[in-house]
Amino acid sequence: MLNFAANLSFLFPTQAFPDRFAAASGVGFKACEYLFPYDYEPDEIQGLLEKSGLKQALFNLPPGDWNAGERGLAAIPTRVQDFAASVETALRYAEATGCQNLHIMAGNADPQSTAMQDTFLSNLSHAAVRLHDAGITALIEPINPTDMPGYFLTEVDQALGIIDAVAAPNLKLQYDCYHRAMVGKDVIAGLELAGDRIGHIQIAGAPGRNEPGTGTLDYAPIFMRLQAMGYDGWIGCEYRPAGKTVDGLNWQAGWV
Ligand SMILES: O=C(O)C(=O)[C@@H](O)CO
Ligand SMILES: [Mg+2]
Repeated sequence: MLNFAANLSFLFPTQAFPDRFAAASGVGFKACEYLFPYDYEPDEIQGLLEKSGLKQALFNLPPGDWNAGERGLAAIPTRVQDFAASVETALRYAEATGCQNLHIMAGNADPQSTAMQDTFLSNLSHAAVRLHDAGITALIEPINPTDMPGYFLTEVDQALGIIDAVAAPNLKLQYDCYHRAMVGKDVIAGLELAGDRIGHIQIAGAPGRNEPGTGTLDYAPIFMRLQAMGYDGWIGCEYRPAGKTVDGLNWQAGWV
């Protein structure tokens, strides 16, 4: 059995964000994730979770000024104080919602720059220590450069090197199968390489980022491999429904 979480930033796009919680639970999801909760107070989000019966699987730290193009702060040398503040903000929301996974976005930065690498390592160490006492896992995610040009972290090997260098027990990989496929790498080989350093998984069809199984990426062997690995964490459904969200959920048959 696999545990799928509805990504409410992507699914049910025609509904207002607060209504998406009930919509997801109404079609059988037990948990949700989304990019950012920060337009709402922590207790409002907690109320939506309680009312819908969903668990909170994951969300991201505040990313800086998203509309101005920022995509996280963790590798940006001039934003160290802002990064530390973003950890505290996310912690407040995570504690209110019982969320045990937080995605830390690196930002748009040159992966060859020593200053940016050092900043990323020291910010991740700081965040991991700060989140550890609350029982929260910090996650980093390679994102493909077609969807997010200029983003610091693009490859699974690069992320694993960083996780090993920081060596914090609660720093793990957010393995997004879609991004792995979009950089032309084998998804199952990446799962095997990362092994128990994986803390969270996300899925979408590739290359269109629609329902799993659309496009060229076959999810049956990926799901079988996850079952064989004994992966029992959340799998975030981070895809853009091709039509109505409910009409496209049949890919789950046999896996839940
Ligand atoms: O885009 C993705 O993939 C994510 O998981 C987001 O959290 C980052 O934009
Ligand atoms: Mg993702």
